[in-house]
This record gives sequence, C-alpha cells and structure tokens, in this order.
Amino acid sequence: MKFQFLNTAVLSEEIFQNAVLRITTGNISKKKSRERLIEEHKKLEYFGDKNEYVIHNTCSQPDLNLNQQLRVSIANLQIDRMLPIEKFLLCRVITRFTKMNALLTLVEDPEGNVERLALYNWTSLLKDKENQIDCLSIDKSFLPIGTQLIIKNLSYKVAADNNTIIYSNNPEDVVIYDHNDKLFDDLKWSTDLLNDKEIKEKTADDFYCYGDDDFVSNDYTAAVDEYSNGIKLEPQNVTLYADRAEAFLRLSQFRNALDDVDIVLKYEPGHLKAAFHRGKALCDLKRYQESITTLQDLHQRMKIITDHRIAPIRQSTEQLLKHVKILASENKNGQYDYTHIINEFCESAKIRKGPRLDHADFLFEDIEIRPVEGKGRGWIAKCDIPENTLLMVSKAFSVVYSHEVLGRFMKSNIQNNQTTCIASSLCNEELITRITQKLLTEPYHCQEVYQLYNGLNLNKTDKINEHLVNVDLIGSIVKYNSFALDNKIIIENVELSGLGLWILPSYFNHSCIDKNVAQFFIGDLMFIRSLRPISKGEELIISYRSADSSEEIRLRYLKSVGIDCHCRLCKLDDSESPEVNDRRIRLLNTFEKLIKPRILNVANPSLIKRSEKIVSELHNLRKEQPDLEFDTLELSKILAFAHRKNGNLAEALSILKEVYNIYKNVHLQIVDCIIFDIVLLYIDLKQMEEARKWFDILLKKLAEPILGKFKDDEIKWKKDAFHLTEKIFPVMNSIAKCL
Ligand SMILES: C[S@@+](CC[C@H](N)C(=O)[O-])C[C@H]1O[C@@H](n2cnc3c(N)ncnc32)[C@H](O)[C@@H]1O
Repeated sequence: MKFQFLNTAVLSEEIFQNAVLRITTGNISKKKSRERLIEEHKKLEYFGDKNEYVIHNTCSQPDLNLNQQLRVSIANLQIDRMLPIEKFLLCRVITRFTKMNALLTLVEDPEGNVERLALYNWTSLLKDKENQIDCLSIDKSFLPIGTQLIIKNLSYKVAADNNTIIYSNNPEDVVIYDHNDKLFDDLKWSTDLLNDKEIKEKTADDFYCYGDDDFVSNDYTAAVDEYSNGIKLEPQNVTLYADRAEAFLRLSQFRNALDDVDIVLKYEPGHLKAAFHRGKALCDLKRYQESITTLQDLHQRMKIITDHRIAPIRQSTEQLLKHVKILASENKNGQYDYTHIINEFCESAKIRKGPRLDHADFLFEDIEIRPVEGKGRGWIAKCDIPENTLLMVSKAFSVVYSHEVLGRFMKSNIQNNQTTCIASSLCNEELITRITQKLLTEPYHCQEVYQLYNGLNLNKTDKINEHLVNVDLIGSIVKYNSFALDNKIIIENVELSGLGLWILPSYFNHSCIDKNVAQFFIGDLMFIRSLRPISKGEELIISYRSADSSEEIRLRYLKSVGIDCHCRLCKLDDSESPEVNDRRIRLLNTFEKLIKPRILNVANPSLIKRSEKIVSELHNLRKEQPDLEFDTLELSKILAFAHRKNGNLAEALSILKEVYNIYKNVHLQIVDCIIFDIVLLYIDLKQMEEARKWFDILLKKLAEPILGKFKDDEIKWKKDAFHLTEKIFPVMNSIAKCL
C-alpha cells in the first residue's frame, strides 16, 4: 500500500521544516562545538526557502541607552526563561542568514560562546516589488557576517530538533549596533584574540589521535573530521586515509571509503586492511564481482604470509568472501534462502533499531520500464511470464520503522486513527530526513532518486540539478513513491510497520482491482512476484490501496496522488447513481454503528437477522458484478462469527465458503482470514480431513507470494512454507498440532 500524505499544506510544511532542522543539526541533544555548529548551519543553505522575501526595514531603532552591567552572555541564558526586561544580549553574526519559517543564523558573544538565533516576524513574501522600496531582500548583504546585534526580550528554548536556540519574536527587540556608537569599544571579542598560531601548531599525529579517540567512542563523523584535518597537513599520510576509510564505512559512506582505500593502495599496494575494506566497500556498492576479485586476491596474498597477527583479517576476509558470493548469486539468479532470511529478520527485529537485512537486489531480466499512456512510465513484460515468478527483490533505499520514531511501547499500543496518523507523519518526516542525509553524504545517489515521479509538473527548462540536494523535491518524491511497510511477520506481538522508499518498485503503476503482481516485505526487503500468467507487452501493476478499503478512503487517496484510475472498480463506482451510493453508505453506517459493537458481544438472533438483511441488500446493489462488491466481506465474516458463537457451525461454514468462492482470486488479505476461520470451523466439526485440506490452502495462500510455487520437492517446500507462515500467523503452529 502506498503511503498517504495527510494532505494539509500546513502539516507538510511543518514536516518539511522539522526534517530540515534535524538533518542539519543531528538528533542528539548535546552542546556542540563552534566548528560543528557552523558546518551544520552551512548545510541549511541548501534548504532555505527560495521564495523572494523582504525584510521590513527596522530603521526606527530606539536610542541606545545600555548599561554594560546589564549585558548577559549566551552562557548565562536559561532554558525556557525570557530574558529580564532590562537585560540584553550583545552578539555578532557569524554565518549567513537562511530563511526558513524564521530567519536563522549563528551568533557568538564576546566570550566566544556560539548559539543558533531564530528571528521571527521579520519577513513577508515579496509580492509587489515596486511598493516595497523601504524593504531589504534577504541575500548575502542582509545582516552580513560580523554584524553586531543587541537583542532584548529574547527567549531561550530547546527546539524541535532537541538543540538549544535563541528566539526573538519582535523585530523591534533587535538593534543593529552601530560601531560609531563606541559604547562597547573597550570590549574584546575572544575569537578576535584567538591565536591562529595555536591551531597551526597541531600536527597530523595530533589529529590522528583525536580521530582515533572519536572512532573508539563511536563518533565516526567527528573521527572523519579529525582525520581530514590531518590529511590537510599531510596529504600523503596513508594511515590517515586508511583509518578515515574505516570511519566512512561505519557511516555507510561507501563511495568515500572506496576513494580513500584506493589512495592507500596506490601508495602501499600491500596494505592488507585497506584491501579488505576495498572488498567491503565494493560489496556495499553492489559491485559484487569486483568485490569477490579483490577479496580472492587478498586471500591468496595472505596464504603466503606466516605472521600470526594477520589471523583476524584472514578470518574476516574468508567470511566476507563467502557472504559476497551469496549476494552475487542472489543478484544474478534470484536465489534466496528464505528460511535463512526469515531467521535473520527475526533475530534483527529483536534489537531496538528495526531490521535492515543484508541481501542483494534482483531484477528479472524480461521486464523493463517504458512509457505507458496516461500514467507516465511503468513496468512492462518483455515476454510471457508464468504465475508466481519472482520479478524483483529490492532493498529499501531508506526505511523508517514506526517504533524507531514512536518507541516500541507506544507503537504496540497504537489503536486509534489519531495515533496512526501521528506515526505516519513522524515516519514521513524521518524518511525525508534520512533520505536527505543520505544524499548529502552520498550525492551520487541523487540521480536515481530524482528520476522518480515527483508530481511537480516542472517545465523542461526547470531542470533538476542532480548535484544539489533538494529537500522540497525529496518531500514530493516521498509523497508519491513511498510504500507503507507492512511486515506481515509478527515478532513478540509487535507488528513492524513503517515507511520507506524503494527505487525500482516505485515505477509500478496502480490498479484498485486488477493488479497482476504483488509485493511482500521481509524487513526492508521487498519481494515482488507475478500473481497470474502475464502476457508479453502487458503492464505489470500493483495495488497502492486495497480494493476492500472503503470507497471514500480509496478515492481520497487516489486523488491525493493525482491518479485518475480507470480500473473496473472505479468505472463501476462512477457509473452508479448517487441514490445507490447513498443507500450503500447508510447501510454500512447502520451496521458499523448500531450492529457491529453489539453483535460482537451478544450474537442475538434479531441482530443476526438485521445483518443478513443488510448483507443481502448490499449484494443486490451490485448484483450485476458480484465480484466487485467488497462491502459485505467484513460483514459476512462477522455474521459467520455470530452464527458460530450460537453453535450454528454449518451456517457459519456455508457463509464463509460462499465468500471464499467469490473472492478466491482477488488477493485480499481478509480472504486469508476467512480461510483460517474455515479451518477452525472444520476442526470444531471434527471433520479433520477437510480441516487439513483447508489448512493446506491457507499455507499456499500465505507462502506462495514469497516462496513461489513448489516445483519438485513438495515436502521441503511445505516445511519452508510452514516455517514462514508460523511467523506470519503464530497461531498456525497450535492449529497444526490439532490436525
Ligand atoms: C509511484 S509513481 C508510478 C510511476 C510513475 N508512473 C512514473 O512515471 O514514474 C505514482 C504515479 O504514477 C501515476 N500513476 C500510477 N498509477 C496510475 C494509474 N492507474 N492511472 C494514472 N496514473 C497513474 C500517478 O501520477 C502517480 O502519482
């Protein structure tokens, strides 16, 4: 199911801005060094709002009558306290202003403390240039670096990104200090006094040690900074490159790591660790054959070395080589060991961070992306494709699990729509953040991401700069292409839901009812298989929204992503009169509000009768196309439940089997639940032969989308299928014991 944006402009703007703040400042609340703050602020310039704004000129500055005794420094500011009215902060601008929802910059005080400053209510959108002669535009000349400011009535807060920030809401509280005033002439700014010599006295070795300290304390970003400082001083220091490569690997910056190890190997071809890291970087860049060659070569070289100290690297090389060979085979032949992957998933799901599985992508060679009339691009079959063929396995470009943003405890308690909305908007914000972060550190991914549909209707002349990270664009791409991650495998009673971006699966178009391929998730891996035989030239289509979700929700969603769907279901919906539609809505409301809450508790015969009448009338409203009538699916299931509760097992069975026969080819999740109920009913009726038959149907329904059809070894297939399904439906195990 594709993700649905919550669809309010304000919310999406907030999501966007929060995402940006978090990208630029990291998520950790700790006092940062001056250098780190400056570096983070520089990144903000990527994201600044590009509209033209004007600043209302604050010419009418009050007379300065400031007593030096009333000056406070940044270190004296107290969180969540307004500055007392008579006090003021003297500071100077040290970075360029960026326009977000406020004007943002960094300031320092004379003592050398640095903090972020947000100025609110300074701007308005530039609509009429000619009538705005009194105003300044925000550009490089706006309050340039070095401008001294006196700020009164400020407040000091912890912002959405968990880091501190100085806020000023009223432009009149900010005075641009004129140097001619001579008021603070005696004041010495500590950064002016900072002795450049002191910095220059540091050696590459010093930076190497600082880098190692950071590395050991798992602060790989800081380690990269320190090694880079060392490299500036000694551009041929192989050790610094080798260690920086390792830090890059830990940060998943594989291209940077590869660049560094290549430099090391150029100067020192026998550097074993660098060769090992080269194999690792190539593997992570999905260049499996090159990785295998590098590691095999390293392995050969190590055979003739007798020094026992290389034992750990020899062992790691052997392990990595074995792993890369598995990935290469997955990638080439689409051969995945599902049992192993599911076990890996279950293991990694236990750690706090959601599972990210280390497996290769696969693409069936006889499908391709081509233009599709009225839909942009889509996947097309280049040859006839049999049912249940594995077409694609795709690892998420980026994924966010709900519990990573909500906390596992809250996640397992999500029950109502409101908390689900909070989860989805937080996941959305976090996904934009993570993708942006990834593109900032690995800009070579921009091209594949920016080629995805963005809904922005850009002119040909508005060419997207593929070298610039554009968070607006990323937000739109996430809106149209992200998939809700519904891992059907349940671990410790927690369903792992979330949101992610998968590159190649993003080219599948949608149909509400006639999908011919379906996706299945294990962790962040998406598996896609054909649901039926597909002919050469046919488009491969998934369903962004399940056909049995309410018509209103389905249509609202399709509209939000600009899809004018012409599937059989949408055509039928369109052709029905408003009266028929109203009648259906009324019947469903009656059931939902008046019958369902009661019948689930007490299956009284009059409620059963009323439900039967509603089901029958709903059937009638679509009697010409019974296979497109989805409204009674849940109702029938509840009705069968009520009959079963009353001991009328035969009636319950008859209702469920009728539903199954109508919908068995439609691929809806609720159909699996119906089969499950049928198995239970046969067990209740002690008809074990039938129960086993239906259990096998369920096993196939659940396992085939991922394992494919069994080919030759039915016993092995069934064993794997059972292993898989007992993870999806833990109760399968206890049922199997009854059979
Ligand atoms: C995830 S993208 C699918 C790939 C897209 N067609 C492309 O060219 O990249 C989703 C967008 O494709 C288009 N699309 C998907 N299914 C469609 C359909 N059934 N009818 C019309 N447009 C569709 C819509 O513009 C939708 O927002």
